[in-house]
Amino acid sequence: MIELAGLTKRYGDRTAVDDLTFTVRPGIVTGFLGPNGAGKSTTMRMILGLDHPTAGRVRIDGKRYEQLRDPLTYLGALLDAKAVHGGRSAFNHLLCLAQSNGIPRARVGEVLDTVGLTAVARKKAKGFSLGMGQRLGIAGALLGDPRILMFDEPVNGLDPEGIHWIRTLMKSLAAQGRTVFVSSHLMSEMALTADHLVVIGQGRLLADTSMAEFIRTNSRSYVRVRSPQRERLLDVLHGAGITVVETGTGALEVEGGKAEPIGELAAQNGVVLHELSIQQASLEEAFMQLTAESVEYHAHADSPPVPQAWGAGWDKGA
Ligand SMILES: Nc1ncnc2c1ncn2[C@@H]1O[C@H](COP(=O)(O)OP(=O)(O)OP(=O)(O)O)[C@@H](O)[C@H]1O
Repeated sequence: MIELAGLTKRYGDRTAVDDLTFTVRPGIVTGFLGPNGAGKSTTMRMILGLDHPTAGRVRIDGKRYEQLRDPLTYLGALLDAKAVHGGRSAFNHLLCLAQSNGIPRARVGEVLDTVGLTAVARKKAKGFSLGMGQRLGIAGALLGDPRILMFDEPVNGLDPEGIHWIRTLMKSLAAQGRTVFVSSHLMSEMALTADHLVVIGQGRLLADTSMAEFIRTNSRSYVRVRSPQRERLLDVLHGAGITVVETGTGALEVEGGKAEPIGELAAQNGVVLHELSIQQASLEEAFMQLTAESVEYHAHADSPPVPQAWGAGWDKGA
């Protein structure tokens, strides 16, 4: 179990992590979600004792990281897959970690096998692809057979097979009763992996909820209706006591409703329909709404992706 209480980190006048209090429990995958710059990596670094909190505290099974004897056997982490000596082979990299943590040499072969790197165990890490580097980082996290595992954006840059593999691995680690804490900035990824969700924005806690509860409260379903007789349809629906949301696109939206009664009402009143479909608002939309206030770098929909002057220059050149 990982417990954070009032955890805060300031760099000068910038607050990277702001009074975070939550618990990461065993037996489930806990997703740690937030937009870029939200403070996920800083929080994870403080859990590992790599950064010192300005205020608050972190406990790992009741202890500070520095108090853990042979810490890799308590908590295994993948923070930065590139943090490997490129001149060392995968085997030697893991052997160094094992020897400095009192872990038997035989374990190196086991974890290489688990992550599928046995065939390249003697190859130098600098020749590894992004995916192989991630697998090596995960092998390092698994080396001490720890009860707690922490992964910072483990699927970044991986192909679909690699993503599927990591997802399955995290779930099986949790099913073995371990504590699994994984960060991401993708809601869609978390929806497939995590049982519990901690969402932060600008260092602050925005949600601490089960995934099921998040889906239940945020996956709004509605019926979208389009008709060339829009005004007539609005009258019919209002007349039947149905609440309708008018969208800017000309479509009408009926909250949480069923499609059938709307279709029947339209038919009874001779209204032509061009669309009658059930829609589900995506979890990604819910996440974006939740974090909208706290996104550090916004791209504005109403401004072009490049300054006007550049585009003008290209036009002239064409
Ligand atoms: N050593 C540092 N010195 C100054 N500011 C820092 C330092 N480390 C992080 N920050 C700032 O703290 C904030 C949180 O950064 P952090 O890397 O923890 O976010 P993150 O959620 O992991 O983001 P990302 O998804 O982009 O990795 C950012 O605004 C960042 O610029």
